[in-house]
Amino acid sequence: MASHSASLPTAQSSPLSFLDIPLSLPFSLSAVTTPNIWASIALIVLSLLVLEQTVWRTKRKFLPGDTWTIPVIGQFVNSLYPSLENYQKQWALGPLSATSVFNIFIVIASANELTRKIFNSGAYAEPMLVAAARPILMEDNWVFLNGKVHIEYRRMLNQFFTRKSLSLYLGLQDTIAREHFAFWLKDSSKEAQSVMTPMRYFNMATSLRVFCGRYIDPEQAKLISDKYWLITKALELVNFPLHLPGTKVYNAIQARKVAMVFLLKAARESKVHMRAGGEPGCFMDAWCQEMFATGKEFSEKEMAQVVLAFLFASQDAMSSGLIYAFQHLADHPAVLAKVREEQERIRGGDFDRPITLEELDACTYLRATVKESLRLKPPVLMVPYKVTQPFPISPDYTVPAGSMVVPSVYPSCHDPSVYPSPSSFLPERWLDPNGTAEQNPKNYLIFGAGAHRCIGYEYALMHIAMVIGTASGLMDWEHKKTEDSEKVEIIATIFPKDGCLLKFTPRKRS
Ligand code: HEM
Repeated sequence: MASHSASLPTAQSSPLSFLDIPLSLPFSLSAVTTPNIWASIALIVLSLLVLEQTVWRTKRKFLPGDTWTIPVIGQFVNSLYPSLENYQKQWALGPLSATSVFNIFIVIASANELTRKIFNSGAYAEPMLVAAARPILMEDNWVFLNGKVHIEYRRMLNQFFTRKSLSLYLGLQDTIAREHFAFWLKDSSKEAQSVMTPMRYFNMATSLRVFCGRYIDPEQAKLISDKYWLITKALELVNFPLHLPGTKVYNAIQARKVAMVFLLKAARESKVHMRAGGEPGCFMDAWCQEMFATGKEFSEKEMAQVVLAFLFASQDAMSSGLIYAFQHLADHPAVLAKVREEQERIRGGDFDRPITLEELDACTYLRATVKESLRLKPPVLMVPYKVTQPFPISPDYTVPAGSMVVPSVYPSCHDPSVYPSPSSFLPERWLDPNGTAEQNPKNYLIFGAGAHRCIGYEYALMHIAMVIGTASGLMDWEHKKTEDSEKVEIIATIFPKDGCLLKFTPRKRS
């Protein structure tokens, strides 16, 4: 996204001043009176360009943003290289500001109440995820439902995120975590290394075990994880509109096809296992059990698509959340010491068995640490919504139908009146029930809000807490800081620009 000057339209740049432009161009209106095809084409192009600027200025009205939009592509080039700094410049323009990419008119909200209003305005706007989501996830994926049918479908899925289900998943998560910790420790004699790829693989392996059980083996999980990177790379706010071979969206669609082969196989095997009276060992099994009990059957394709949507929504956000949790704890040894002390106490010093959900509930300091880590570096900075009908977002501005409207999570989570010293990592701010952080839950928009609020948020919080808590008991880790450690790279979600260089060693326990 571009940096923009905060200037409002002036007398010189009033909506009508573009009418002067044609007179200064190297051909005149008389050209169309002669049968000169090139002059006619030039005139048509010019008229379209003038129309484009008129539309831009009419839609933008008084919102801060570019005075003129770049013809045809708008801020496309900037959107290819998103940066937190440029987003911050955009948010600083005002509570609402405007930009455009490929003639998509975009209104960005930075104020908490406007951001919440968008999340809660199902009558006017619906999530777009990102522009490439539909071709990647397929049009008939449940995640694109809205209104009543969406609520109904979510209600059905919600029963697999209850405490009973979370307890089932916790044991699976623990097994995968220990396998991956052991793998990371094999490199303990080596220099600190970027954890981007290992953490993404760890996360994919966990998700696939939780959602698909043992129907997907570790090698298949590795293949899906590698292919999934092509999907991540296509998750830009706006993509090149044609999905031609070689484009990012085309590559992502090919990657999805590979993932779907394994997800379909898992759904098929889960149905067979549960029909034969097997015990549920993962999300798909729990779903099949419910299906057979209620007689409401879902196809294997539908089950695979739901898991695909879960992977799509979680892989980057969870990887970001985990990486920053490890980085923050390494950089704040006093916080890590408190996390460890609490873990030792609550687990009775026994790190060889999985933590239970009840024990995790009791880990007040660990949960505050996870919450603070996500606040400081919210994985999802913004969530694009599509305006379905004119949206009166403020008393004096209505976002036109067909526009994109973007609630911004980051400014709400860095509001200094709610989170004093917003750039500091202070888990303690969550320990005082009367403190501003706990008193303003409406600012904590890490998982969105409203009808489309993240369905996996409790699972996500539980997972990061379990991983960090268990890691703190079993391992030490050192963070090799570089000048890029605090800089943010945006690859769908946010990551440390240097990839977070960590060295894991076994923790000596008495
Ligand atoms: C730290 C990790 C995560 C973060 C920061 C995160 C964040 C978000 C955000 C911001 C939204 C948009 C909400 C809105 O429009 O109001 C969302 C939606 C969603 N998330 Fe997550 N998420 C995380 C993990 C997960 C996990 C583990 C799952 C797996 C189940 C998941 C599944 C979904 C789904 C399916 C949606 C769309 C829900 C709907 O449209 O009804 N997310 N998430």
